[in-house]
Amino acid sequence: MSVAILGGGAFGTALAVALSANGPVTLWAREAAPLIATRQSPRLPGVTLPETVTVTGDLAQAVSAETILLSVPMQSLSGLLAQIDDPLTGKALVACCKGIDLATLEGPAALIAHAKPKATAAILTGPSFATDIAHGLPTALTLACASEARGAALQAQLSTATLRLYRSSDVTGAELGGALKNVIAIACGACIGLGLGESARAALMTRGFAEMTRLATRLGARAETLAGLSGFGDLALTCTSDHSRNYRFGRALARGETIDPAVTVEGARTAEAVVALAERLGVDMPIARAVTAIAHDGRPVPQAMQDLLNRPLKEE
Ligand SMILES: NC(=O)C1=CN([C@@H]2O[C@H](COP(=O)(O)OP(=O)(O)OC[C@H]3O[C@@H](n4cnc5c(N)ncnc54)[C@H](O)[C@@H]3O)[C@@H](O)[C@H]2O)C=CC1
Ligand SMILES: O=C(CO)COP(=O)(O)O
Repeated sequence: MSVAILGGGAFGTALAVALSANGPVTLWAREAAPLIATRQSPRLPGVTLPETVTVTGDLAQAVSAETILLSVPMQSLSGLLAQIDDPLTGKALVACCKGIDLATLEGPAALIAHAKPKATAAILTGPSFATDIAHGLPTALTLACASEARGAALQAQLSTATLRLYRSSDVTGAELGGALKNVIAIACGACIGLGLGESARAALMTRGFAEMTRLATRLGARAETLAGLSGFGDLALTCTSDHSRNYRFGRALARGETIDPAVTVEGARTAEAVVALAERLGVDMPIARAVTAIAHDGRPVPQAMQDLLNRPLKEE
């Protein structure tokens, strides 16, 4: 089965390198010319694409593959799907983006189902920095697909000697775990940036996990999915690592540092979407509210952290 990856940023490039171990891979990028010329993405410096990766700027050619990985930022996913004229009948569309679409408050699987109803949607998510995958370091991810048979086929196709995929049929749980952990990672970065300490960060991670589980299960996810790679696993990685852009964003906000708007920070928009979704569903998401306040409403970080501490005492 042929594989194409749409999106020539850090993650698309890393996946192309890793999956080329299994056979030829097509990598489509919006700005393909420099990638074709240098075989390197500026988003993933120092990683050169192997010869078995064909880089193209021709979207129609790329989507002729049977399995198509979607590796663009979440807020670009619906636009990218709209650009593809082909109904992609029978193909597997594997979303690798982590977030919630702000316009529709939907995750990637629903966007795919609306745009390409004759395709099968799947999610590839879990704790993994692009640089680790590209350098062949061991990584374990969740491959979620509502169809057990299709999920098993994708699991086999997309696993490599160093990229170990676990299968799940809980698409909602897998995609929400990946989306929501980015919001909590911003809060953890802010906590460390303010100098509040590692104990406070552990508290934020734990209460953040409760918040993630509350919203996800309300939307039909299984709690055990949130406890797996796509939820707890990715939360642990992203909330504690300087490699995380979401964590660094929160830390920079707290320190009053300049923010580079070109860097992909999925949790910022996702926090807004989460707050809107939580209000609609009547689910309490105080950490997501705090992140929206500091990222979009100009609330000073110390006050937003104080708001969290000032909430009424409650049972765990
Ligand atoms: N970088 C990482 O370590 C990981 C990233 N992810 C997820 O992968 C997704 C993509 O992230 P990265 O590759 O890291 O971001 P990135 O910022 O490195 O690259 C994003 C790429 O998407 C392209 N792009 C943006 N809008 C587009 C559009 N409308 N059409 C075509 N191309 C478009 C940009 O030109 C850029 O090349 C995100 O949802 C992220 O959460 C998931 C796991 C790990
Ligand atoms: O999703 C990731 C790790 O699993 C990457 O995190 P950042 O987007 O915060 O860099």
